[in-house]
Amino acid sequence: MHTPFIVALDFPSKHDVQQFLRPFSGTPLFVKVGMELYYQEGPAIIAMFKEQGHAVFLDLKLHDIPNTVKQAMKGLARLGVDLVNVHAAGGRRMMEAAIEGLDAGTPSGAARPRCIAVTQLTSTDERMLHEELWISQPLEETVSHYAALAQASGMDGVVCSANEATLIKERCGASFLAVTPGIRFADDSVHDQVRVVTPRKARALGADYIVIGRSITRAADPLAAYSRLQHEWNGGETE
Ligand SMILES: O=c1ccn([C@@H]2O[C@H](COP(=O)(O)O)[C@@H](O)[C@H]2O)c(=O)[nH]1
Repeated sequence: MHTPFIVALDFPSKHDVQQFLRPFSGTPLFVKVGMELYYQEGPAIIAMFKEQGHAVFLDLKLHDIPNTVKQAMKGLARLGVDLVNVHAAGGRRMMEAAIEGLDAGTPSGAARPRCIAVTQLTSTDERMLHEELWISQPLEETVSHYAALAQASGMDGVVCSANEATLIKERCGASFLAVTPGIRFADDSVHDQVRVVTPRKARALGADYIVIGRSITRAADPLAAYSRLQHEWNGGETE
């Protein structure tokens, strides 16, 4: 079982990420590689993290026609990543195709990467959902509906705000993963996030994994910030 702390390595280059990871040397992490790093460094960065013993969430949020997603997932499965994702808004057939691609690309004897679906980005609020995206249902109901659709399509879980984790567990069951970005310490800037939750509250609400980037990667002392994350997840208070 991986650690529940997924560190978002949103850096522009391998050099920057190596500098950030230096103080963590010898500590196996669960790292998230997103578009910024992957589009610069490609599959080699994944190989590097795996050699260093880290678990990898490749967060590319695929959203395209089913065949394109299937073929892309076939390739991603060969990279040996642990977790990948799609946008649930791509629909049932696209999500099923993602799983077909992962099954086809996973080397024999290896475990298929788990695949989760983004419900609504944690930077989205109710106003944006209604006025910009023209989705008329309340945000929580939309997230819950996308989670049920993702489950029916064979997904292993969803990306959502921790605020919605309880609702999702009630609807989809305890083993359906709730992977939750938008995590902030109480005294942090929220940046561009909207649906934010503290590490301690995220756990209480039922999040399986918390995704945290800038609160760690931009901290004056990232190692201390990571320890604080563990402390608060385990119920500790920070003065
Ligand atoms: O709904 C979503 C889906 C993905 N993310 C990603 O998580 C991290 C969060 O970084 P912070 O610096 O902690 O805000 C980032 O890589 C996003 O691309 C998300 O935030 N919300």
